[in-house]
Amino acid sequence: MPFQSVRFAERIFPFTTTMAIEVVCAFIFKDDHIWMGRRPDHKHMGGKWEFPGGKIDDGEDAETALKRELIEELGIEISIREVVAEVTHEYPNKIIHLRAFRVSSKEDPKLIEHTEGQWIPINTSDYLDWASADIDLWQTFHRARRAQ
Ligand SMILES: Nc1nc2c([nH]c(=O)n2[C@@H]2O[C@H](COP(=O)(O)OP(=O)(O)OP(=O)(O)O)[C@@H](O)[C@H]2O)c(=O)[nH]1
Repeated sequence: MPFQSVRFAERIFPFTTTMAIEVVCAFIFKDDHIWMGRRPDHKHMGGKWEFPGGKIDDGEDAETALKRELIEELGIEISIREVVAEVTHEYPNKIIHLRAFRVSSKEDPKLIEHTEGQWIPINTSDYLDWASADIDLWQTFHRARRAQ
């Protein structure tokens, strides 16, 4: 099914479509730490910690979507490096395909949409209150690092 039709199906049948929603997020590193934000309460996974990013809009590519989301959410311009991990994760009402890019920025993230932000140690395994897809993503990222 073409990508645009997938997004159409998602709007018409939000709870029944089994197509994965394409989501991109950023791993922003600083001194062996990585930035995470707490999602607003009213959104899916409200109050959970996530990597900043969002859905790819119709007609966008992944990099354009990620740059747009980080300006909207953190008020920063980024340079995008490589994909560092990706997972397909099934929530009770949706399936997402979540792709993480290593990014860099000269600016510090600002709290525009997130209710809190923190730099977490890169080796953390303390997943309290993380969105569950992010736990998968983080473990996938670390498995790949160990295999290098
Ligand atoms: N941005 C982001 N979304 C994530 C992560 N982990 C995760 O499960 N998600 C889920 O991916 C979906 C898309 O994220 P989003 O709500 O931030 O996307 P968006 O800004 O485009 O949404 P909106 O246009 O509905 O406001 C949500 O269901 C969210 O719960 C993550 O680390 N970052």
